Amino acid sequence: MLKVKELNVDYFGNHALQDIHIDIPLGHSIGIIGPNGAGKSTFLKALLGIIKKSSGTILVNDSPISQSKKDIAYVPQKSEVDLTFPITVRETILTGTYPKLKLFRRPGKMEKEHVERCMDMVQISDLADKQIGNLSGGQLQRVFIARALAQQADIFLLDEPFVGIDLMSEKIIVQLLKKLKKQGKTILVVHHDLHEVEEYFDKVIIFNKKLIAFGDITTTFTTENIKAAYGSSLGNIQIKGIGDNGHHD
Ligand SMILES: Nc1ncnc2c1ncn2[C@@H]1O[C@H](COP(=O)(O)OP(=O)(O)OP(=O)(O)O)[C@@H](O)[C@H]1O
Repeated sequence: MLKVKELNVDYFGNHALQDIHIDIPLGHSIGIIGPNGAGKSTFLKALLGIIKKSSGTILVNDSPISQSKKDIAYVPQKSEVDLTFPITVRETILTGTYPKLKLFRRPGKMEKEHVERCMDMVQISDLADKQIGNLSGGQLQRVFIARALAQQADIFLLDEPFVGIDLMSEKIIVQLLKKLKKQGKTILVVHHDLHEVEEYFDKVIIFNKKLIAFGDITTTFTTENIKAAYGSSLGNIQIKGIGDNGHHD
């Protein structure tokens, strides 16, 4: 279980997340949705411990999440990565193996072979020697996913992985996430396109600074909850598979 208790995050006195209390069972694929500025990225960063919480406790199987750092892989938004850094695809993915290396060890044959397998899983082996600045959006996202795979993590946190990528890359990533879930991994994905939520995830977290709802897609991804989070910013959008009564068609 991933337990988040009384989580508050403020940026210069402005609440980004308020009193979040949520118990997330492990082994699920979970979409995190909410309007712009709802605190979705902040939530992932709080889990990772890369931003300062105002208050709160985050536990993985009843131990502080800081003890599970090596087992948590993070795929940031593309805008947060310095693409001018001179590094190839293969080298980037190899850095995914670093958290689990013993002290003062360099990646060896085993890690290097694993990197080749990770590239193969997202079909980027032919790009291995390219600089990361020379890739398309979809190729780049597959590199980040391969880097996360290289870490052999149990929990995957992905921030908007489908933004600005081609259809083929999206399909490859979706299939891979489904496979990881079948292997018992926990996957949390910040996602902004409401139409794909039902297809991609089995649970959903709906935020708007506060937690609006969390649970199975069938009971939680309802018009009522979505309207509670998005308010008028939702406009007249129709959610596929969900009727006006807030229940699935
Ligand atoms: N480093 C920061 N400094 C100050 N304010 C920040 C910082 N990062 C985020 N915020 C603010 O905190 C709030 C939540 O931001 P966050 O990026 O977590 O939202 P989000 O739901 O991921 O939004 P989006 O869908 O637009 O990416 C927003 O009001 C944002 O402007």
